[in-house]
Amino acid sequence: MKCYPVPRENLVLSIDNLKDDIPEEYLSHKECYENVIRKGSVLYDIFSELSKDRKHKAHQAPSNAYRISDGIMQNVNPFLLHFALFVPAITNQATPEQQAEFLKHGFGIIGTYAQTELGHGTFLRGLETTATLDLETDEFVLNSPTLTSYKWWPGGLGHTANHCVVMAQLYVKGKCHGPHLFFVQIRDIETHEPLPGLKLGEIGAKMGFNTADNGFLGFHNFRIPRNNMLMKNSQVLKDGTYVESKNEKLTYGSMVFVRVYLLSDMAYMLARAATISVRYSAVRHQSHIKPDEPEVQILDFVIQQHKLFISIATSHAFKICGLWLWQTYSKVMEDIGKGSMDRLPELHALSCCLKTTSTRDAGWLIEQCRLACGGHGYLMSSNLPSLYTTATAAITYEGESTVLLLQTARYLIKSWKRAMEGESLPATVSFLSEYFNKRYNKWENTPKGIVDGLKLVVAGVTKMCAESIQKHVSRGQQYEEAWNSSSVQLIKASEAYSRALLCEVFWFEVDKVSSTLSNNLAVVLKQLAELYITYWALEKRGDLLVYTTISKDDLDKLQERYEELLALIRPNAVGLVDSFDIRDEILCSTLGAYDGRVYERMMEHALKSPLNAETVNQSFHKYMKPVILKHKI
Ligand SMILES: CC/C=C\C/C=C\C/C=C\C/C=C\C/C=C\C/C=C\C=C\C(=O)SCCNC(=O)CCNC(=O)[C@H](O)C(C)(C)COP(=O)(O)OP(=O)(O)OC[C@H]1O[C@@H](n2cnc3c(N)ncnc32)[C@H](O)[C@@H]1OP(=O)(O)O
Ligand SMILES: Cc1cc2nc3c(=O)[nH]c(=O)nc-3n(C[C@H](O)[C@H](O)[C@H](O)COP(=O)(O)OP(=O)(O)OC[C@H]3O[C@@H](n4cnc5c(N)ncnc54)[C@H](O)[C@@H]3O)c2cc1C
Repeated sequence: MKCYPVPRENLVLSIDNLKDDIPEEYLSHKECYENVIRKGSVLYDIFSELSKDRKHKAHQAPSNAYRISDGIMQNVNPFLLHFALFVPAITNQATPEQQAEFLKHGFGIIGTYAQTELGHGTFLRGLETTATLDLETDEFVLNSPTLTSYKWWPGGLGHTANHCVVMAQLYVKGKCHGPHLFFVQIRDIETHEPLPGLKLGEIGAKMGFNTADNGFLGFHNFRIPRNNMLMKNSQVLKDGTYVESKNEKLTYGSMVFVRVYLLSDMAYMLARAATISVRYSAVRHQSHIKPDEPEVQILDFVIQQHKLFISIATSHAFKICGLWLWQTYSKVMEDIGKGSMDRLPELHALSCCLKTTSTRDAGWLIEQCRLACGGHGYLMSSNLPSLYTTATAAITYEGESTVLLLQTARYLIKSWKRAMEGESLPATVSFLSEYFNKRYNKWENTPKGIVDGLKLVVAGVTKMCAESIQKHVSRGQQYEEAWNSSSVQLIKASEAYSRALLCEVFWFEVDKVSSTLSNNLAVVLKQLAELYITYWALEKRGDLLVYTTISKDDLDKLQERYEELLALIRPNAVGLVDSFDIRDEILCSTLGAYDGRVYERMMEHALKSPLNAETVNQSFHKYMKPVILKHKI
């Protein structure tokens, strides 16, 4: 990701207009939205001013924009899709001329990415919105032929965006050419009124993400110029000639970008949850360890360390793997720019399983951090509930987790078949060939030994899937049916692959740079990486016993080493979360503030509740009192 001049956090945080007088949880649905538009517009203005003094295209957010935005908004930014998908879709899928045209207003337009429909989110080839070429007028006519074809979920679509990139089935001369992307203005720039032929609105309250302004959009004979189809990969000429893409899946490139990005995003989500829960665990004193000594910091309970230190380690794992995956993405995009698609399937498979594992892990680990804070973790003022609902949305959006794991499984099975035929494989799956040729080692209780063992599990489960599919086919099922019958095991293969990748990349990237770090930093980072790998070896002990030569004695030694690592990390735990360097104004937590004044902050926040503005609420006199007096004996 290119580095641009970024707004210093303290510059942005010093803007009064970005502060909230009333905690968001006390605002109505509508007030919430209006409040984030107020703050989002200030940020949008800052990003726009910043972009003006930059030589490059004036429409990309600065690199730390997402981090600042997340903190300031204390919730999802309704302008997020403009930066996360709308602009990337145009820059990746439109011709240079189209980019100049569509983005000429820079920050003067606000866009979103409208792909999902009421009836379809996963199965893109089943999308129902149509874009039909009108040869006479040189236009596309967009229609939503059914209720289920209404666009449904796009962020900012309800009341914020005035443009969008729409995924629709392309029809030319009666022939359907599948899903393609179109640049569409949906509201008047001056009045913000929906353009004629459109039905627009928001989809209603959600479990979280309630400031994202997810909306719906229906088209009725809505016309756009032919040139509004994004034509970098495929084209429709004026005479109606359709020029197909070198790879029809290039249309899905924007989703790969966000999936790759989400690894780093989840690292940041987890860093916040770990900072809150570890700092709180250092402040909170509860119960005794030795009966004759004072109450201890709950962080001294080993089981509390077991609950929390994995989140510190996982945040670093996702950050490091996120950088590794970003480098892979950048290289593959560079290759595609030179005309080579060879590594696109590998990138797709990697981004699918790593996006899924990182979002799922962020979800349950943030929940674990919340639970580790007892009742106070359940307060909105702790910010752990909001972190949870925001993080877990990512398990679904940008590709539902099961579906993406099945995509990776598709790649593993194909790779297994290539290994059986003696073909060479990319480095990320070459262990399948080693397994097939029975070139694997005896178990070693070392980080490298564990990584090798986790790879053996992947190979063993992949082999089992291939054999299961073959068994169902031999019993008369079609391949697709046999695939469906084996899908429980296929998911397991992808999950195991993702975990092996995370452990391998985390350990070897840390090992690679450790010689360049101060001894103390190298020691602590290696402890975190070893904790992560040992944690997952113990979690996956069943698979390791089935597919490797690990023994009960090896497992006992791993358990002992794991507990040693908890004790080694304990003295650095608070320092490690402080090193995430997340300011109080961005952390937004009464439990996690740097000064540790937890109880004072909790009381200050409680008193902000509108209910505490008066000692007796009017409902007593209106409703309770008559009943009490009536039944008073
Ligand atoms: C203020 C903020 C400031 C700054 C912000 C700046 C940056 C922030 C950036 C990001 C922020 C992070 C997070 C927030 C961002 C967004 C969150 C909010 C919004 C969310 C948006 C969305 O959800 S958009 C919609 C997402 N939808 C999906 O992902 C749909 C999932 N479905 C699919 O992908 C496909 O339909 C399918 C793959 C599941 C099945 O398709 P199908 O056609 O049936 O494919 P198959 O037959 O199974 O396979 C065919 C072959 O195609 C290959 N394939 C499939 N997909 C891809 C792909 N994407 N790329 C490459 N190749 C692909 C597949 O492997 C098959 O190949 P074979 O060789 O095996 O045949
Ligand atoms: C907070 C949020 C923000 C979003 N923002 C946007 C946005 O900005 N733009 C946008 O276009 N979309 C957006 N989405 C939509 C999102 O991309 C879809 O919800 C997602 O792709 C899943 O599709 P679906 O909801 O139709 O679920 P389905 O695909 O209907 O999935 C339902 C169930 O069916 C299962 N299933 C489906 N297909 C298969 C299969 N082939 N094999 C096995 N099981 C299967 C799934 O695993 C799941 O359990 C957003 C969603 C959320 C929650």
